[in-house]
Amino acid sequence: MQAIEVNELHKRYGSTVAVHDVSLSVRQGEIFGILGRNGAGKSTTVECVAGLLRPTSGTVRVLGLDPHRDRDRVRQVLGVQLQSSDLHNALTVRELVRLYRSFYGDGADPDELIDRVGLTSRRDHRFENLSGGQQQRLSVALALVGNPRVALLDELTTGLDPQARRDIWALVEDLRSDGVTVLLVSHLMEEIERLCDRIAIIDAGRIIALDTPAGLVSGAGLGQRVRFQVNGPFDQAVLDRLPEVTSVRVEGGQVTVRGDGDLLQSVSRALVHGNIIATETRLERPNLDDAFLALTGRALNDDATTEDSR
Ligand SMILES: Nc1ncnc2c1ncn2[C@@H]1O[C@H](COP(=O)(O)OP(=O)(O)OP(=O)(O)O)[C@@H](O)[C@H]1O
Repeated sequence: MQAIEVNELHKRYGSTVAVHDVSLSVRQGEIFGILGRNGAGKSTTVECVAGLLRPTSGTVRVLGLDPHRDRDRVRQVLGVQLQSSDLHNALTVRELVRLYRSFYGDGADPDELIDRVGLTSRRDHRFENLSGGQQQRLSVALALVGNPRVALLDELTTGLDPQARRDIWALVEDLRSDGVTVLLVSHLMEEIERLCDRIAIIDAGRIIALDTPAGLVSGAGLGQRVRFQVNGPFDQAVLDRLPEVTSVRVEGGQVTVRGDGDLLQSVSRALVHGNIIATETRLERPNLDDAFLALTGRALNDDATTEDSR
């Protein structure tokens, strides 16, 4: 049985179609990422999985259960951390964690969990007096307080400083060791790349690619790049004829060669052969940022254009 099964999910808000026929399945114990720009449909998808929104059409199953029909059973196995948590301002961190703990038959020790998310010194502070980052950590703790088998984490490190972000990532890695399935929504490439076993890239409400991080990069067919500097005239025909080379660009003294296979070795040999002195030679392999750009036509954080197109 899959941990999460989404089949032809479609969600419309009036005339806006937020999610178009999204299908994905998340294996048990996997950390699965949904990556996309603002407004791509990530939160809508997750809120349908959580049972907080009703799909316009399509089906969702969490450990074989329907989030609406089997609401009570789903609540016992699912932990949800959403982008904007509306919590009771006057309650302290400890009171909130204890309150949420009381919703579950089984669960974490509240003080241990507070410690794990780094809020021990803020234990007796009211929610309204926490910083944005501390509220964020608390929302992660509340998602995990019932020791869920499946956790949905939406933009879990937004607003955190780099150290706090790394601490939360370590917490997610602990979840993996405990066999918890995680569906992680993010628009932070580093977060997704570090944590996820597989990723769905969602763009304008559709999944446009779904694979492991390495599979997405190789599937984008970007090849490799060798760059170097030359002083003086340079005959690019020396490189154009190599079977590994697909293109050569010369701009001033900077040469960029694209290709595949043993590109670096082949280029280096040809340069030596042609008595060409190259300096600052480096091989650049494409990363997930390059793959995202190639697949969607825009960089991940290119949000201005996304806002305009809504
Ligand atoms: N309640 C709503 N009513 C109308 N439109 C909505 C509503 N919620 C979301 N949308 C629209 O649906 C689309 C998808 O929104 P969604 O929040 O799922 O995107 P997202 O990828 O999670 O974005 P972000 O990273 O900004 O949270 C957007 O165009 C958004 O404006």
